[in-house]
Amino acid sequence: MPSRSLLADAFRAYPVHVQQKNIEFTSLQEIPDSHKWAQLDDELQHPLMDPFIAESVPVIDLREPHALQKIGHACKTWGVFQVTNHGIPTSLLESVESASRSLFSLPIQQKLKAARSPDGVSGYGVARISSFFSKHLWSEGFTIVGSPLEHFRQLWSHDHTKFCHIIEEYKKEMQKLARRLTWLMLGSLGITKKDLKWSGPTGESKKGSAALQLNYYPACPDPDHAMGLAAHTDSTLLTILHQSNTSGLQVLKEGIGWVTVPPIPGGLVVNVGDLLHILSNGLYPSVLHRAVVNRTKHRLSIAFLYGPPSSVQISPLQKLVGPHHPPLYRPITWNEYLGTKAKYFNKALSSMRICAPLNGLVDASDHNRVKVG
Ligand SMILES: C=C1C[C@]23C[C@@]1(O)CC[C@H]2[C@@]12CCC[C@@](C)(C(=O)O1)[C@H]2[C@@H]3C(=O)O
Ligand SMILES: O=C(O)CCC(=O)C(=O)O
Ligand SMILES: [Fe+2]
Repeated sequence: MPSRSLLADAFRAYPVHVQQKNIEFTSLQEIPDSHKWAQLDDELQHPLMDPFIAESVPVIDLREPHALQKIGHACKTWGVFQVTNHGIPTSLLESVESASRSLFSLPIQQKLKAARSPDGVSGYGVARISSFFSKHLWSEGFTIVGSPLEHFRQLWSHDHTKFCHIIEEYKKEMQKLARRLTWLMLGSLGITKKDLKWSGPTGESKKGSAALQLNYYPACPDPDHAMGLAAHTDSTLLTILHQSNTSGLQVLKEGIGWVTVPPIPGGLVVNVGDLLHILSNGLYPSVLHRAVVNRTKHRLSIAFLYGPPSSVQISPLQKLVGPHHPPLYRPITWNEYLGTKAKYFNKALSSMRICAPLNGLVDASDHNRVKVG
């Protein structure tokens, strides 16, 4: 049995029975009907390729003096930014990328030995959100909550320990960075540690929970009709994403459309998740994003999905509510929220609302105008 964590219990009530198509993507000359999506709405190309388009996701050097203010502005206006000088060693990023590459290049029958069970959270399989779509995603995933040991033993009977060490080291470093970024993001709203009841200094029980999601997007003969990862918001406080040097991540920017987040050497993408959206009472909206695929190049991404201790109640922060700013969302734990997401997907955040927003805007993921599928 993989080691247990409270997060691992989140989906017991909502098992996912996706009819997984265990295909070897690389052998296909054209995409099968089961994977053929309607033409993707590419409203915006790579921002660096068009000199007339000035809008691009902010890049923030964590060592610069105004990093806090820049982070606040990015969270409010984009819900996503890239960070440089974040302190994660390049060698560790390279090791985790190479370990992920080794994992996904195993034969399908081997990978299936570590398949995620329908009501489980860890293991190999398609992203949970696939169950909401009639077409299959052009990707494979591997989710790690708690120790990867048991699953890795199934994948590599002899040399699993070296892969476990890399993952454990990566999780440890990411946990530190995620805590630091959480405080920068909350700090930019004027929130301090004493405003957050569950944020003890370093005690085990006060540590945030997390999941690591390895994503692999094989090269695709018809990328305009395939979807790597369909549009979604993350059910987290924040997510830190390392993408390999192939682009594919796109974020939805109000008034513009889909904007590509180009990989920058050594940069990490940070996006606001639904729980920070709730905590900030909608001041920092979670960002709708997706991954598109490439005709000639495969792509890897590694997402560190960070949240509070899984059974702590999250609700709009006291400091941010008042007579003119009523709390917009009801309290919920991360575990409960994951269950709600498993049931309602992109309507989960709206289902938490206790009050209509004063500005009349809907939650980003609940856009009727946006085709998410
Ligand atoms: C903590 C989690 C967030 C996540 C579900 C999970 O239990 C582990 C995998 C995460 C992920 C990664 C890919 C996109 C996503 C929507 C999905 O299907 O699995 C997210 C989930 C989420 O943020 O809701
Ligand atoms: O691969 C990407 O760029 C996006 C991955 C992602 O959104 C996720 O894992 O939640
Ligand atoms: Fe995501």
